[in-house]
Amino acid sequence: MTDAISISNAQLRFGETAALDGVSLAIPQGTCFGIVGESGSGKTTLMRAVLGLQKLDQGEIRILGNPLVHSRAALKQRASFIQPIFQDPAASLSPRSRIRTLMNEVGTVLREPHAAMHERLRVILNRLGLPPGVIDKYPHEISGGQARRVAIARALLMKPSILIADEPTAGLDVSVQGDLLNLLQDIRRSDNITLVVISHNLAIVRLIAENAVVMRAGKVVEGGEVGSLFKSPREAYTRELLAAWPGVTQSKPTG
Ligand SMILES: Nc1ncnc2c1ncn2[C@@H]1O[C@H](COP(=O)(O)OP(=O)(O)OP(=O)(O)O)[C@@H](O)[C@H]1O
Repeated sequence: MTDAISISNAQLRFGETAALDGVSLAIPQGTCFGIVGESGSGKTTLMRAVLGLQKLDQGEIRILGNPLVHSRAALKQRASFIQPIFQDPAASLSPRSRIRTLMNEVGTVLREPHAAMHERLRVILNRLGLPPGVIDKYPHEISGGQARRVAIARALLMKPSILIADEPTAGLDVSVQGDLLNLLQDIRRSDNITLVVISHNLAIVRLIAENAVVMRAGKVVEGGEVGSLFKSPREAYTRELLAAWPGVTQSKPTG
């Protein structure tokens, strides 16, 4: 089967900094893949490159077998099958618009009749444990955990086959981190979505991903199946990252 995402020798410099320094990896369809590394290792830059928001200096990215094209039309078309969940969802919501407006935009992009889109939204909100009335709120009227779920709801409304979540549990209480990861995992399995989780927290990736790579200074230093990768890491850097994160508890195992 064609890989969901394949990256070959991605290189990108910001002045003196090599943000991506020859990154190659392949993410099989329908799997959960982790990208871990300390702050500044290049994770977000890689995500932005995959979304087509950042051009590479060299190298190639393919999404579902197709080379990434940088045009407005291609960017718009890509949004229908690859969706990001950014680190700070509250910041990406317009403070002066109700959440309903944000969701309605999806209907416009998909050219979906209003009633059909709202029926799908009702099901998605229910699945995410959000009250239907949340769409009449402004972003400042909801909690951080709800903002994260609203961002996931919006992403799912686009019916993506690939979801890229950047630090999905950042800023959330430890008590809800496990629930959110379970939720993402359930959605991935039931909708057969490829889920890419980007985090500096190895405990999260260990909990949710099947395969992962470890990044440092723009390079992939280690990668493989998470069980063996984190049980017997080859690199001292990976061992340091592991030691820094004692673990996240999964409060309610599902599926
Ligand atoms: N727009 C930019 N201009 C200049 N330098 C940048 C830019 N974006 C990223 N960098 C640099 O590229 C390197 C990789 O940054 P990146 O944000 O991808 O790392 P990260 O692993 O996602 O970090 P974090 O976990 O803190 O988000 C860093 O040294 C960063 O300072």
